[in-house]
Amino acid sequence: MSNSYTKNHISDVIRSVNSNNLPSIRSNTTAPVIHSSWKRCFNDYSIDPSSKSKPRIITGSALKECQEPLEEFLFIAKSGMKSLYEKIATAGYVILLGDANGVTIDYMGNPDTEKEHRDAGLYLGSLWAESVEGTCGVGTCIEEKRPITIHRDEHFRARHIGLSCSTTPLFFPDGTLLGVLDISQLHPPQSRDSQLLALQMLSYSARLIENAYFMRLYKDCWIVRFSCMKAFVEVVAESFLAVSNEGYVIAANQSALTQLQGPQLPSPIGRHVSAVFDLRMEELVEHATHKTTTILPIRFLDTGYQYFATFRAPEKKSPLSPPKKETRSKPSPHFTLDYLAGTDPRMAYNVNCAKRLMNRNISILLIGETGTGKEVFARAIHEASDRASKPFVALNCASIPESLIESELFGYKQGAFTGANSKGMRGKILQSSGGTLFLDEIGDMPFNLQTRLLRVLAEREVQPLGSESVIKVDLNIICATLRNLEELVREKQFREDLYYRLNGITIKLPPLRERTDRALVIENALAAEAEPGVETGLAPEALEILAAYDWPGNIRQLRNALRFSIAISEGETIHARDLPPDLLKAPTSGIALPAPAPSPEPLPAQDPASLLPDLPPQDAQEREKLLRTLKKNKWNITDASRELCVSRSTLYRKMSKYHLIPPNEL
Ligand SMILES: Nc1ncnc2c1ncn2[C@@H]1O[C@H](COP(=O)(O)OP(=O)(O)OP(=O)(O)O)[C@@H](O)[C@H]1O
Repeated sequence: MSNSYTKNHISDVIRSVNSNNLPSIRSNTTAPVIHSSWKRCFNDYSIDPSSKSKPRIITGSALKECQEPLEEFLFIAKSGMKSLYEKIATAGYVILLGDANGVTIDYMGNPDTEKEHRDAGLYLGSLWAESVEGTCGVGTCIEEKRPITIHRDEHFRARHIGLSCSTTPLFFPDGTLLGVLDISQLHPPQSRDSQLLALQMLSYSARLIENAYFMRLYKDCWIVRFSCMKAFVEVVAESFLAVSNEGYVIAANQSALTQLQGPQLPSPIGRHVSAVFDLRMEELVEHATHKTTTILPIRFLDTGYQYFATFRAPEKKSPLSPPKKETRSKPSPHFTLDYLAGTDPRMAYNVNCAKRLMNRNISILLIGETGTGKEVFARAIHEASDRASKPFVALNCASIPESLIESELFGYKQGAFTGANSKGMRGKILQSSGGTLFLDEIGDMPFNLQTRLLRVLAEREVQPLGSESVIKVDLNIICATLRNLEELVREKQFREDLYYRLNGITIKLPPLRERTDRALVIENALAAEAEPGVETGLAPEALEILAAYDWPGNIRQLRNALRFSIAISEGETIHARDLPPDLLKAPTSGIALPAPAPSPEPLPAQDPASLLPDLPPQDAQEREKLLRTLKKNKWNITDASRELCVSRSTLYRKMSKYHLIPPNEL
């Protein structure tokens, strides 16, 4: 690159950033994106556009740590990369697969030009975060979360203006960023248009990889593949639903969500497949099991649109019960890591991380909202680890008085203080020796005890209160917290050195409302709450309400709600009317709602309207309209909600608010 070209680029960047003018030579559509990125690089990341430093390549062991949790995905992505490479290799492209932080976790390129590519940073282990390399394909795609081409002098750093990089994001089925797929050219043509076709091919390959990964993640489920074009369904059906043995949709890829979800259309996730399409579960099973080649026309019930579908059976027999119309309870679960993963991609990632790190002497910090299952996750890690035959000991630092934490944790010698047990006590640390110590709410650990704990961790010995001698301990700690430990460190309430000691890896458990496998978690929680030997099931409408609810108290609140519903339901099936009333109203805050006590009162047999206080005119009108529509549609909730243009769960909420109860349920 000539000196004057480089100099012009640097002054162009600085002028554009300072004057707030869009870069002049770029296409109209990309100019604002490039301009925002340049401003971030200059103002937020303080990157010097003239710096000559080479892109950073991380060490082999750091790379391994980035690759390990995504091993399965890497395996799937490899074949997609290979087939793309065959099409573009002659044009001198290399392919980079980046993780969500911009680390290149896989690479494909011509071995003859490897050295040149490596120098340019187009290589395994290179770090292309925007905050490090400035505007670039990978980094800016991660920021923008959409396909992008960064061509030549659209790069921020002058060092990269010889490159052309086209990049597209890859998403988990729940829409969170999984990584990016990039193709880069070291000596691209001048024209930006030369990259248009490459970007199209790249996006197509990315969708294939995402879909193959979807099939892998949900290999234990029934799959419905559908397309609006009959001729395409077997070849390139892009839309997939994963369906549980009970017939509930537990995941959908982005293309399926685009077809089936909208402002007036509820998400298909959590609904019974027969409430989404005119398709009975028995039919799905029949076609999938007997591998019939028939392409079945199916109608999307919410809009009446016709699609064409093929089906796939689970790869291996799922541990769940055979298909039936309602969810049925199973024996009480044992919370193993695989069980807790369910079929949620983020949980699968968490479990994968935990399995890889559990026997490596690395402290694990679990974070997540209340009731997301941090303690059961910690116990499952222990049970899967080499320490399983030794004790798992838990201490909740928030639930016992500060004055007792010290003796509980470190133990005491007999007669150490007034009121102490006369025989003394081995503290939790010693009790857990060889096994696992789970410290819940670690953020509540008093500051002076943090120092003592740090010493035990460093010296691997403990001195009980009142004792002069020390005892060796084989300590392995898993901590959990709801609080923001980094903030506590900044406020000097938590020791920074202890924070780094305990936080070898952070695992974040997703809240229930964000899990893509809500229907399965609900089903499992029901199994855990149901009386042994009693076949308790959920009616589809009840499951739909449970799946749509916000769950501020997460799985704990869910279990409380199910316990309540089991207690008041009359038969073995829980209906919408059996659910706690709070669930039928939108939750008000992020605070856990305790389940209300079971009501001994049976539901009213008289006209429910008579139980309502006088309604304000607007509400009275709304009630009237709902009642009219419900009656007109013979109390069919799907039809009525369609006519009213609201989701089924909204209609249920409103019915509860106005005490509108179907005649057969009075
Ligand atoms: N996957 C699951 N299926 C069924 N029940 C579960 C599941 N995960 C957790 N639970 C149950 O949910 C409740 C809350 O779990 P747990 O105590 O582990 O959550 P937590 O995140 O540690 O809560 P807190 O932050 O309030 O201490 C427990 O009763 C647990 O048995």
